[in-house]
Amino acid sequence: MNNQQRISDQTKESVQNTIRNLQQRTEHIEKLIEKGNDVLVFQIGSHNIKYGFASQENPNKIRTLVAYKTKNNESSFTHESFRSYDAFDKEVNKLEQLLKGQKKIGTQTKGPKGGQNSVAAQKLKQRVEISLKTLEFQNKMEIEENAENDITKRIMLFGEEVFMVEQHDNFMIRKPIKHGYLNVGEYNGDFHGPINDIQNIIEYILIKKLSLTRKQFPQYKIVLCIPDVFQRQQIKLLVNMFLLSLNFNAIYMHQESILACFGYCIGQACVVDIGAEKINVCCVDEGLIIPNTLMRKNYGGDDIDVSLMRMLNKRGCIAFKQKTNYRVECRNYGDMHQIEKLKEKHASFEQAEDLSNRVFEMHCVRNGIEELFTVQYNEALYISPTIIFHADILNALTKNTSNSYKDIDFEFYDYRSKKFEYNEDPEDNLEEVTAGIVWGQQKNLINPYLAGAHIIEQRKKDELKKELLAQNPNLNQQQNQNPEQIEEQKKQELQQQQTYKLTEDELLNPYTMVNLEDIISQSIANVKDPELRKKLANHILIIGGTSQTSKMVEELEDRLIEKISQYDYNIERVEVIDSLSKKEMYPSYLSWIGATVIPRLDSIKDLWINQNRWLGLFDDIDDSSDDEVSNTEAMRKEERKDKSNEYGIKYLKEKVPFQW
Ligand SMILES: Nc1ncnc2c1ncn2[C@@H]1O[C@H](COP(=O)(O)OP(=O)(O)OP(=O)(O)O)[C@@H](O)[C@H]1O
Repeated sequence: MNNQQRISDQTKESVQNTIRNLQQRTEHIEKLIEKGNDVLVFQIGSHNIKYGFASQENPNKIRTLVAYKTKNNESSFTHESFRSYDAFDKEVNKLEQLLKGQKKIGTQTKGPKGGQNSVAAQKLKQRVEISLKTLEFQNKMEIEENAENDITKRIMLFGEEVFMVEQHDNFMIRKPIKHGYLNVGEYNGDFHGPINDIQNIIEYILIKKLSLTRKQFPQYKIVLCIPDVFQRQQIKLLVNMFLLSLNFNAIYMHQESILACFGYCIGQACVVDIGAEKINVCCVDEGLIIPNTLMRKNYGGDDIDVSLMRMLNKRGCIAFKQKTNYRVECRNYGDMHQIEKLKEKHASFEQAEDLSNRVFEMHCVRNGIEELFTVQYNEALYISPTIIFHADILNALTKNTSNSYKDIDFEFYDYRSKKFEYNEDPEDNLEEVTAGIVWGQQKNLINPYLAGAHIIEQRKKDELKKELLAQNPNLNQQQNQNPEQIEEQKKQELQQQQTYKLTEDELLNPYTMVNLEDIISQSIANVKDPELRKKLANHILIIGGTSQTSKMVEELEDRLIEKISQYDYNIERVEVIDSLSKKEMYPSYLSWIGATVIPRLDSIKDLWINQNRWLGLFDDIDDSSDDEVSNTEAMRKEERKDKSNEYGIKYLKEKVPFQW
């Protein structure tokens, strides 16, 4: 064989190998994609539910709202009713002065004399129909031809349809999630109300949007993205909803921040989630949240909308075409939907060009009729997003007081409250947390990943100690505590507290907002390893819808560079990851996308929570046997007790990949 022949043979062989390899890989990829076909992924947020098959590239979305036809005009739902803006306006004024001083606002050419409705103004105006007509207005002809098309005849409405009946006396709109938790406070303390509403929305998604039949549900598994901070009882209710009420085959759950890291394929990151009603920051290291780094605030994009609306109203930028007595109001979901769309399209951290002659045309519903209103471009579109870096403005909204809501128990949305405790659920952890246990041995009362969790724990222990001592004064002597251990514990706590630049209230109160750059800096500063801190500062992964605000990456980076050295002077570099420009991945979808990876991982195949196990339906407990002796109720109970590790909450605890 000559040399040329040999080279040619070698090349041929190499090409064949490559093709074989590629074929194998394609089959592998196809198999992987197939693996997602029988799995549905859900992320249930305060603003929207993201859903779809795990084989999809991106999720579909639907608003987390449902409208019900009511009888006798009942409207049992406590919805935001009024709000005083005095303190808010003052804070906004201060910010405007500051921005003017920095020449960031007030430089645009002023509008023509005579206000926006003058002839000169009308000539100058450049009307922009920004296709905000997203409401599903009904075709009257269609209704006349077929009365069944009339949505006001329906019992339940979903998605944007709900805006159509908002003014209708016989409908009420419910919002089952608030700040990422079940909205139990606004449902008068009833857990089942919001769960029932979520189930209705999910059934609508499954049947109408994903074209599944009820009979098909048991063929599917669910991956559920859950918030980093959660109430165990609520998660249990959601598992029950999917596995018992909806009859799905199995479920896997994981936290949003961890899943976002899977989605972006990154091992270590400081994950900054800015959603609609919550800001959640934590540091993640190889699939786990680093203890003492999780910070959570009950603020988000919805507060930017309220602020934008207030600023626009106050500046006289909103005008109704027909009825001058109409106003855009924050208690109308439909109105806020329009303001929100305006924000998404035109709010930015950068004032790029002079847009003062722009007029946006938008629509809302009044008494079932579509009304046109216009919004004149204003610097409010630049000022409103910056409020996440000017916490005083958000705090002036006094959200957890009767300023905006009446008679609501805010403990349902405050992780410091008893509702979030380990032993809140009587069925959970009966052995670990028993009534007989005293303060020194109590553990995991509160999520240990929360920054400052030990402060809350200590306070709770002190309270418990006082209570127990009041009941039994001899208890102090019975305590067999090691003084050295106590000393060591105190030392550690002191050390920990020294890393906090924020006050206890700023650190722990979810309704006390702190500038976003401080929240992030504090979270990173709480990581013990200095090298890891540096790395995390260079891997700041922003997720959640509000992080999609135009120029967010640049703005956050600038602010962090200024701030972070006050928390850790060794950190010299900061990088905020721009997932959209680097990997064409929308920040608000990252957690959902991460969840679609789950069914493709062999390593998690034993971690599904199966329906029969969750419900305690064992094949080997033969309930159908005719043998009366072996099948007595008492024996069956005994048999179940033996197996108590294998079903229900104990079984779930073994399966979940995070601290329960
Ligand atoms: N391009 C954009 N610019 C600015 N804000 C945006 C953009 N896209 C979405 N948002 C805002 O993001 C918010 C929705 O974010 P996301 O989908 O993360 O909410 P969620 O998960 O339902 O809420 P939460 O995390 O509070 O439970 C809304 O306030 C929406 O207006």
